[in-house]
Amino acid sequence: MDSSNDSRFKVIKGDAGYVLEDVPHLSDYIADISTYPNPLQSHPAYSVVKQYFVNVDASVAQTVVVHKSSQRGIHFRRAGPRQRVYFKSDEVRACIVTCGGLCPGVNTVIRELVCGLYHMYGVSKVLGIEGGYKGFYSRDFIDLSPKVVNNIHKRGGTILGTSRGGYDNKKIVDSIQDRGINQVYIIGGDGAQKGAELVCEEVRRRGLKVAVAGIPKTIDNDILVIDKSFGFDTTVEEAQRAIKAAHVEAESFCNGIGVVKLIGRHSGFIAMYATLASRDVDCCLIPESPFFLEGKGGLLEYIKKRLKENGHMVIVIAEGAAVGLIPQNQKTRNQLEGLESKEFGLWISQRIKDHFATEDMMPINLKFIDPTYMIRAVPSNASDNNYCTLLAHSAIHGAMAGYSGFTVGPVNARHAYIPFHRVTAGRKKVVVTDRMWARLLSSTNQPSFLGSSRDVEDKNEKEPSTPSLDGENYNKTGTNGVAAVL
Ligand SMILES: Nc1ncnc2c1ncn2[C@@H]1O[C@H](COP(=O)(O)OP(=O)(O)O)[C@@H](O)[C@H]1O
Ligand SMILES: O=P(O)(O)OC[C@H]1O[C@](O)(COP(=O)(O)O)[C@@H](O)[C@@H]1O
Ligand SMILES: [Mg+2]
Repeated sequence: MDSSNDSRFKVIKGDAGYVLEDVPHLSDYIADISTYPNPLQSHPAYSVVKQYFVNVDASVAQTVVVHKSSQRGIHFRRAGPRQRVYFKSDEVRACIVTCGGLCPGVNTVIRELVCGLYHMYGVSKVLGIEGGYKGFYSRDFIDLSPKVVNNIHKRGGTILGTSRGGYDNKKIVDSIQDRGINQVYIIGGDGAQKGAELVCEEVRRRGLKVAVAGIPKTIDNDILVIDKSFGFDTTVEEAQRAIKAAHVEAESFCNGIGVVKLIGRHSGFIAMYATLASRDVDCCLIPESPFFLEGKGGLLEYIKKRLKENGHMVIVIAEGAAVGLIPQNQKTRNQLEGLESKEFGLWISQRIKDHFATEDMMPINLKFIDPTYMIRAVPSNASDNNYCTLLAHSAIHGAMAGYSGFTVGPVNARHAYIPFHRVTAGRKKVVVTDRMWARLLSSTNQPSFLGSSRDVEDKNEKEPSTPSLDGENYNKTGTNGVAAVL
């Protein structure tokens, strides 16, 4: 990494291999910028908390599993309130935009940003951008106050609306500049965070005093570096309802098969965690884990065996699981060509039906359930609500402290300010040579399909980054996702 010329890379090195991957700050390009005492010092609630302020030098280690001779490694600046802030409360004009797909908890983050700015820092000018990035230049902004957002966490979706596509950097920054906005909060996934980085660069090029903060959002939990994305717990919980329904249906009919398609175009975290939590699932297919249908050791053989043993079964299929399917004949190859990932669950269900009707000559009762949009539309649960509060507060503290160009999120359970480029460098993937996937295999009793873990490693080594959620074996460097099963 070259830190010399590129303003995005602020790398500070210390003793024993300590590396701080810092985030940009307004003072990097605005000379003699004024600072003020943090109003939280006299806040009736926060001022009673001892050591409420975060030491400016505090950082969070990316790797917490270390050995005697380990170097200290990569760190990120710890999130939280600073003694000095770079904005006076009445000077702040903040705005919030939501981008990308829906996810439980987006409204909660909006609420907590508005209320946090108001109640912690006395900021009353908060504007909502409607319909995603393009709302910056195609729509009027709306006023957001604690009263307006008071109940929105009880609703799914986003009160601001969202969109995929539609991004014009110049028009966005023109709009920010024309309206005198000086804090921008961007709630969105990898696409939105890439856009946020470009907004930040343009703001800096124009020398504007504007803090840009990203709040990472993806229902799939595939954002790099952070422990977990908000809404993931709610999603896994909600997915249980579909799995339960599939199980009830399957159990009630002779040779019943319940197939549940779960969200996850590129990563199988939702499918894996929902499967593990439910304990009713006999097979879970995800994009990261190769599998095949026909012949010895294939899915069809496993289904037959399971039906003979148990009379019914439940299969969970992540939306993107098609990339894991190794076609064994030209017919399958042809059928897969041009098939949208969204259609794969239905395709494989039909394939199973055809197989048992024409080849194994065994009557089956297959029910296909796709709860995607029902899951995405629910409000966040209690634990996600609390998580959303922490994310929003961390983002507010960072912007007030003058940091600009960061994504916020927990790294080993401590909230940190992470440079945009670190979270947009790739996608987090399930590591199928990790203990969590081994737990899944053991819980479902499904075949590992390729038999030897060596084959799986060979396939996975081609992936750019595959850290898992499993704390014991969590490689978040994004350089090599293959972690050994210890
Ligand atoms: N590389 C990029 N640079 C700038 N903007 C982007 C980039 N990728 C996506 N965006 C914008 O970010 C917004 C959300 O992107 P999308 O990929 O749909 O969702 P998500 O943010 O959840 O990944 C869209 O307005 C899109 O135009
Ligand atoms: O139907 P849409 O809006 O394209 O969204 C579907 C996709 O969005 C996702 O939920 C992920 O979107 P985000 O990363 O924006 O949350 C995928 O898993 C899913 O395939
Ligand atoms: Mg995306």
